[in-house]
Amino acid sequence: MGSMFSPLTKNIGIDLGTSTIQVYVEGRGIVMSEPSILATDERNRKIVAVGHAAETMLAKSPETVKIHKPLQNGIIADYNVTRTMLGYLLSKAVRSVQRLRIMVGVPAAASNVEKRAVVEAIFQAGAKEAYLIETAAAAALGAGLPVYDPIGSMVIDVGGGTTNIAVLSLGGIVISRSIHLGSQDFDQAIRDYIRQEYAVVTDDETIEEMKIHNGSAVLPLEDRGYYFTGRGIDDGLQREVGVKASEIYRVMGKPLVKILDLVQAVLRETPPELSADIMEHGIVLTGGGAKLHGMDQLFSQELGVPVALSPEPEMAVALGTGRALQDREKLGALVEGVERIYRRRF
Ligand SMILES: Nc1ncnc2c1ncn2[C@@H]1O[C@H](COP(=O)(O)OP(=O)(O)OP(=O)(O)O)[C@@H](O)[C@H]1O
Repeated sequence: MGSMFSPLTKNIGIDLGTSTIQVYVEGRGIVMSEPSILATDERNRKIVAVGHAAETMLAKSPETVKIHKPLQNGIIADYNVTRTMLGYLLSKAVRSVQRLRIMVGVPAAASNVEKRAVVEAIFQAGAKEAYLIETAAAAALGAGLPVYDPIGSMVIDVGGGTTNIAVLSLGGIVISRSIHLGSQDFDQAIRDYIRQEYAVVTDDETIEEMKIHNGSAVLPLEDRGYYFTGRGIDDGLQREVGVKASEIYRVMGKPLVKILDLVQAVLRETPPELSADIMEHGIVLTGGGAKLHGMDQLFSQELGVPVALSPEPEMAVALGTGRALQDREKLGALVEGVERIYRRRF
């Protein structure tokens, strides 16, 4: 029997996200969800913290500590840091010495060089078999869409740094697109706005909280304020500022329109018989960014198609990579052009 049936082989699915790394282990589910952050001591280049522990150092790290965010827009921006971070997280997630078979999601727009960097990082982190799948396809599998059926299914995965969109049918990708734009761009839009409008700056955690608690893709019914203490850009003094939900709603418009434009382009390119299925069954939203209040409502209004947020949307990609590993023979046979799944065995 080949390695495929070896009981010592562990199937692992990874969402190597710009904001979060999630690890799925077959039989155990998602065992890890950690911020994609690593902290090093600049004096000796040693790792001092990874994931949540490194995140807590963001605001108050001493000068000797350097914070690394090695993933940008869903791809590897710093190979060495990514490899180290992956190796560390995997050793925490899978303690016993086993043969690792790993599947990772990558954006549709990733170049071959970028894909190779991911594959190499997986091998360096300890994998014996490595597979890649487009992020949106993984999201569709993870969200439980009927991707093997002879009907069209559409998914929009809004992550931290990328949005991945795909139409799938008969176990294959019919159309897929990705854009370097995600929930971190909502943060940036808020950051720019309070700087321009209120002449203050504040930390990333406050911006994130403002987005989560007061952000909305549709005009909020209740125009409540979000109050925080910022630092004046002219005088450096602390100042209390209140930002209304309606202001944040207006700020979110620009990045949301860009995502909507891409979704509309994908729908225009979709063969009519599959569009009819999508019109009937709707579009599923996944990814942490899709949790922005009212995003499903906005997309549904603008596209004229039912849109639903998947349960636990931020877990869909990791779950889907795990499912894709289990189904990989089926996917290999059904996905047209096996080039969409890259594999390499040792
Ligand atoms: N309620 C919310 N509203 C808006 N954004 C949210 C909400 N909750 C979480 N997010 C955002 O979701 C993002 C993380 O989502 P996810 O884990 O799907 O992204 P990722 O996989 O790390 O990124 P990418 O797919 O771009 O590589 C973060 O930017 C976070 O701020």
